This record gives sequence, C-alpha cells and structure tokens, in this order.
Amino acid sequence: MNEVLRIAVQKSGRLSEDSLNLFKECGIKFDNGAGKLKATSSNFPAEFLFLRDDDIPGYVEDGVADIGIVGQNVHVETSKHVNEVKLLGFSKCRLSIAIPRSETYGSVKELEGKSIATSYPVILGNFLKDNGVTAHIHEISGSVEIAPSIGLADAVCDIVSSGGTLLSNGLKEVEVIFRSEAIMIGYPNLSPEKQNILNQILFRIDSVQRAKNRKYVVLNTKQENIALIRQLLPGMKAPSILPLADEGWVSMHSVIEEQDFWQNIEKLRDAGAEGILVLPIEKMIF
Ligand SMILES: Nc1ncnc2c1ncn2[C@@H]1O[C@H](COP(=O)(O)OP(=O)(O)OP(=O)(O)O)[C@@H](O)[C@H]1O
Ligand SMILES: O=P(O)(O)OC[C@H]1O[C@H](OP(=O)(O)OP(=O)(O)O)[C@H](O)[C@@H]1O
Ligand SMILES: [Mg+2]
Repeated sequence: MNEVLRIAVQKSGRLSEDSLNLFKECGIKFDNGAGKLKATSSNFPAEFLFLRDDDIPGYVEDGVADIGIVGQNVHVETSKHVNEVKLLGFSKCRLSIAIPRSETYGSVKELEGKSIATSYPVILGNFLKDNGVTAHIHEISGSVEIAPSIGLADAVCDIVSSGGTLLSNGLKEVEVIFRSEAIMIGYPNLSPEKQNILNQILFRIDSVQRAKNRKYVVLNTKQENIALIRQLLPGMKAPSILPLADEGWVSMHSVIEEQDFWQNIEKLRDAGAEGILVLPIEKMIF
C-alpha cells in the first residue's frame, strides 16, 4: 500500500505561515487556498490537515494525524501522549503573568488568593503549585488581556511576544512562567513506511535550516595572503582556491557561519581580501 504522511498544521494564526513555509522550502508542493481544510501534495507522499492549533495534539495522539506543528505551550498544556520530534525555532514567545500597571508587585506570594484569567490552566496551575501559591484560575479561551479592566480577574496569564498587547491593555508583565517555540510532534507508533517518509522530511528540514545560517563567500586576494585569510574564517576548513587570470592572484571560496563573517570582515579586508561576495545558500546536504 502506498502510505501517505498526514501532517496537521494550524489553519490560520501565528504558526500558520512559518509551518507552511517549512514544508514548501523542503520542496513539498500543496494547495492551501482559502477555505481549504485538507490538501494532498502533488509531489510528495503527504497530506495536510488545516486545523485549530489546540486540536492538533489530540489528533496526533489518536493517530488521525501522523505529525503536527504546535507551540510548546499548547503541547505542554494539552499533555497528550505524543513524541517530541523536533523544535523548529519559530513562533517564539513566553507565557507570563501580568497585572494592572498601576499596582505594585514584590513577589509571587502576592498572587495568593487572587483570581487569574488564562487559557493555560495546566501550566499556570503547575507554576502556582511549585511556588506554594493558592489562587483562583479563571479559564477563558481568548482576549485574556481584557479581564482585569472588566473586573473578571485580578491578573492574567497569557502569551507575550513584543509586550504590545499588555501595554495597550494597561498591564505589566511580572512573572515569566514558560518559554515556547514551535515544535513538531508525532504519533508514537508510526508504521515503518510512515517513519520513512517522516525521516525524509526531517532530512530536508535539516538541509534547509543548516543553509539558513551559512553563507557562501567568494573573495579575491594575492597568493601570499592565503594563510592569513584562512585563519580569519573559522568555517574555512578546506576552501577552494582557484587561480585568477592575473598572475599571483587567487579566488577563495568557502561556506561560513554568517556570524563569523560579520565579526571578521574588517580584519579580512586588512589581510588583503578584495571583491568579497557573500551569497545565500538554498540547501546544504551532508
Ligand atoms: N505574539 C506571538 N508571537 C509569537 N508567537 C506567538 C504569539 N502569539 C502566539 N504565539 C504562538 O503561536 C501559537 C498560535 O497562536 P495563535 O494566536 O495563532 O493561536 P490561537 O488564536 O489559539 O489559534 P487557533 O485559532 O488555531 O486556535 C501559540 O500557541 C504560541 O505558541
Ligand atoms: O506581546 P504581543 O506581541 O502583543 O503578542 C501577544 C499576543 O499575541 C497573541 O494573540 P494574537 O495577536 O495572535 O491574537 P489572538 O488573541 O486572536 O490569538 C497572544 O494571545 C497575545 O494576545
Ligand atoms: Mg488556539
């Protein structure tokens, strides 16, 4: 039987675009046109389900979806029996407790007896228990930051990224209780065929991610500068060195971490590097 890997991604929201791009950058084509809830890839054995993010861990636990992408916050909150396949590095945010800006705050003990509105009762409950605080958790499913201003709760516990939503609702962050990024979760009992398809996807993701942090560098220099320039480019284990038409000149080619390049650019020029080109790399296969 020709197996197909069922992949659950958020239909629309903070995870959607990066989740879809992840698969597209891996060369997996599919149509995610408006209103579509399911799509089959035209060039890879995969089928996509477009869902609410909160539902994804349950689908993956039941094996209705083979893998899914959610925030770690949702993964921990839903506490489903799934494998943690891979952290993905996007949709980074934190889960924080916030109180009205006009109020003072000394320590977590001040939350004793207070009511806190949140969509994350499990994570918040664990935090309060670990800190020996008893508070009333008021569970609501969205627009949490409005709660103190309408008298629904004394404090909130919600996702923060830039802090803009807290600011515009007159709140200040007082405790960071969880840090999150997107994670790929998987059904624990995949068939060997499906595991094989997943391995192909993971291989492609690694190739794309590796390439993102690195650049292909080409520079020209006089032959006598080669040794010094090699020392300045830590990633340059075995650069390709090609003779130029001009006698005594070479072109050096290598792949380096982008960060190393910026740290050494001035020294490279001082060492005699000229005509430096820094090019993006699309994929890196080892
Ligand atoms: N402002 C933000 N910056 C970065 N990541 C965020 C931000 N807000 C949320 N996230 C992350 O993205 C996930 C999805 O956020 P989103 O706001 O789209 O969820 P939602 O409104 O619950 O969506 P759905 O309609 O699918 O239930 C969150 O669980 C969190 O991991
Ligand atoms: O610190 P900030 O950068 O302001 O981000 C935090 C906000 O982002 C998310 O909501 P989103 O805007 O995704 O809307 P939602 O409430 O509809 O999920 C989250 O629920 C916060 O409200
Ligand atoms: Mg949701």
